[in-house]
Amino acid sequence: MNEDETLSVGIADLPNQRHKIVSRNGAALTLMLCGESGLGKTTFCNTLFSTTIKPHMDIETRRSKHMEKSVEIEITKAELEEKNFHLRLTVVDTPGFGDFINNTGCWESVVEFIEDQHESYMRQDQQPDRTKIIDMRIHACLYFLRPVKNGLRPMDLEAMKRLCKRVNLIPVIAKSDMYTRHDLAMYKTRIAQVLDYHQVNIYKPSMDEGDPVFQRQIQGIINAMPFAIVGSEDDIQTADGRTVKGRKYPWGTVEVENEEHCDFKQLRNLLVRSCMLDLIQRTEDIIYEQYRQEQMQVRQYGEPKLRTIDNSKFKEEEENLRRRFTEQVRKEEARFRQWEQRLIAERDSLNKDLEAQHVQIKQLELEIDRLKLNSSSRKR
Ligand SMILES: Nc1nc2c(ncn2[C@@H]2O[C@H](COP(=O)(O)OP(=O)(O)OP(=O)(O)O)[C@@H](O)[C@H]2O)c(=O)[nH]1
Repeated sequence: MNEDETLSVGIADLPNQRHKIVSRNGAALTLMLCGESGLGKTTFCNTLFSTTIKPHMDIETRRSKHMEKSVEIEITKAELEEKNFHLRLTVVDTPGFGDFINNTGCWESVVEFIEDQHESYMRQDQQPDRTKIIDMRIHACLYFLRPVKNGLRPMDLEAMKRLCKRVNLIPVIAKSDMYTRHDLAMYKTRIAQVLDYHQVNIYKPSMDEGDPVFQRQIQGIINAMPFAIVGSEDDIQTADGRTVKGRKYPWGTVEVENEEHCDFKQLRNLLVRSCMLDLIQRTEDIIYEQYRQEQMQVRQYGEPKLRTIDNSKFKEEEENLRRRFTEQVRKEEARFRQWEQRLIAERDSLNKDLEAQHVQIKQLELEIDRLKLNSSSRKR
């Protein structure tokens, strides 16, 4: 056996073996889209996979969802195939997230949903038959941001603080074609600073591969964070006659896949090319494992999950109910007191009547006695 043959069946071939296994089996990726309504989540998702994964919500449904004032979880599944690679994609949308005047705690149902998926996997993993496990653990959460002067809205910061503990969090600046180059650069720096200062642990791809080309790719992805993205499902003509996905304005065109215009390509590389397996592996090895260990420390085997999240929306509702109940009790007590006083007054007046009648009877009895006395003295 020569040296080349030794290498081709040895450790050096392991990445190829892994590549073959993954190519044969395909992959299952679950993406979550988080962010307020109208930031282009649906458009981005459809642009990313070059097909209509999610239909757009019609105006009527959007309006009625606004009235419900709650965060929903909407799941879309799709099977994609490219160059014999089979991808089972699940997209989890969160309509209603951050859409209200008071958004306190709107992240709680989202965090709870993510935890429930870890919980469900953990329970299935503890069963004797593990061949039919349904795994809905979220591999990446794309958090759509509308930047403000100081970087981030407090609600977004609070939400991301919680989410980053349970999922690979990827913040993105939505509709970045709406900002000037200068503003966008400033927002990127500020957002990165705020996240760093508040120790929001966003997803960073692993660099530990020996391949320098791969390392350069990963470095490019890291440098582009937080990604400024543009989404479009429409084909447009550029000035030089190319047909590309983009957005047309009176002042020019924005090309989705042009790295000079936005970071769409870097984000796509991360999600579906260079880092998809890293996202899946990190979810399994680090995030799920941490959840499992935390639960094992506070629960006995088979015990139900402790509800650690106190949903502030429910708390508010509970508080309102309690207030309404106290008010009702107060009103009823006042009514009973009035009623009691009326009864007492009636009793007193009846007693007075009784007393008067009693006096009258006494007087009549005296009168009778007097008359009897008179008649007997007259007889004598
Ligand atoms: N300027 C600009 N507009 C965009 C971009 N992406 C989407 N839009 C537009 O923004 C509007 C809302 O986009 P959607 O993709 O429906 O937004 P969404 O976040 O899914 O909204 P909901 O369905 O309400 O949750 C549409 O008119 C899109 O064409 C973008 O990158 N730049």
